[in-house]
Amino acid sequence: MMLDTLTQDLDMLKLIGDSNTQTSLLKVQDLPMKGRGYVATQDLAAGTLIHIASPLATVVSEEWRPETCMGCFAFSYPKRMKVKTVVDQDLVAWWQRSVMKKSTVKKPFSLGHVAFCTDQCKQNYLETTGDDAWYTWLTCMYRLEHYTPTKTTTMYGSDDDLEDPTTVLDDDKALRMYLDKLWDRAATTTSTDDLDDSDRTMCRFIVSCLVQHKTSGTDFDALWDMQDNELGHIRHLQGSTTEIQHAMHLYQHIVSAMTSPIKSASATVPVVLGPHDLTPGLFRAIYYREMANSFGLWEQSKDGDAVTDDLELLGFGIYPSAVYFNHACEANAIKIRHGRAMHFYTKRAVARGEEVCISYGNVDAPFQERRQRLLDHYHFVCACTRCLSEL
Ligand SMILES: C[S@@+](CC[C@H](N)C(=O)[O-])C[C@H]1O[C@@H](n2cnc3c(N)ncnc32)[C@H](O)[C@@H]1O
Repeated sequence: MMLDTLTQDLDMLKLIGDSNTQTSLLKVQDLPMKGRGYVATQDLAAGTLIHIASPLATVVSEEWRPETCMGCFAFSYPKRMKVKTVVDQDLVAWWQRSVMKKSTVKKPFSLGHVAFCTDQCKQNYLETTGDDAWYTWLTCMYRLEHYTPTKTTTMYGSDDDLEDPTTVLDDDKALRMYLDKLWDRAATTTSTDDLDDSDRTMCRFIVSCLVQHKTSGTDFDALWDMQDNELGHIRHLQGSTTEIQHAMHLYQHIVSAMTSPIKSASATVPVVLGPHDLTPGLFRAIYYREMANSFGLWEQSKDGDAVTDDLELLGFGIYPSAVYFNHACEANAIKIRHGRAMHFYTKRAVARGEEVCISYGNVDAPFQERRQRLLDHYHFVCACTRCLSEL
């Protein structure tokens, strides 16, 4: 595939400037049947680097934590990552300074699989986060890992206790009111069901977003501009109460893990995200925006190009400035991960005013199959040029 060399990338980077600002090569526009999307502001040659996006938050999948660098998403399977994050005196000093004067750690301990490929990569990562966000995040991760549900009450007596949402499915306002009412109950109930690996990954992701919200509010503001997929998701599942309960369960787990007393053999862990940082509204905003807006972070192939079946999904992330790339089954742009940044290139020449799209996954399948996959995974009916021509 024809792509720019690294030197050209760096030149273009200078041209683009801050990765989170809208580039002059693209602008956001309202598009028929698709909501907002990027269009080219000038003629673009094939292979042009058109956008670089950095994440608001990322997460490493539960199953690949030992082998994935949380800074650059390098993957070392079957070897483990070299630089383990150890809870050390710096974190304890921060606890003493900012939250709990009498904090102690009896002996240093490794924080699960929070690991980096090199000291330099860790250093680079810390420079982008800053001490407050890093220590808040570490404390939260420790809490998530060491929290064991002890209460035996369940959220609802049975599924039947949930009202039937199907009568309000077609009405935005009524459905939202119904969900608000339901979620008010989530704030006062407890669940003890087990979480699976993907639930744990999601909990860590949501907590990472909450930490961003608490420690760098302005970066987080970009999330509010993203498409909220809550109603679309509930409708697609025809008002499944199981799905709603599952989301509430994750919410409850996070609240309990963040606020319960946690005392291990090594340390007493302070509360750094309080109840006001963990409202159902904030949880829903993140949880239902992650859907259809996040990017998978895949293991990279040797040639750094397309994602193939033998590559692992190492995690995912929200890249606010990149959410305006709509999908096309014959995309004119492609995304390539460089460390934790996403670079977007044109695949062919794009004319000024033309929409710039990427493909959300594999588009080799025939029309009906492609359409169903997009509906199931992203809850939209594809209105790209290729699909419209195959209708
Ligand atoms: C990542 S967002 C893209 C930005 C979004 N259009 C917006 O206004 O915020 C993905 C959503 O855009 C819409 N979308 C993207 N590609 C589309 C397509 N080919 N046809 C119809 N809708 C599309 C769908 O609503 C999808 O859930």
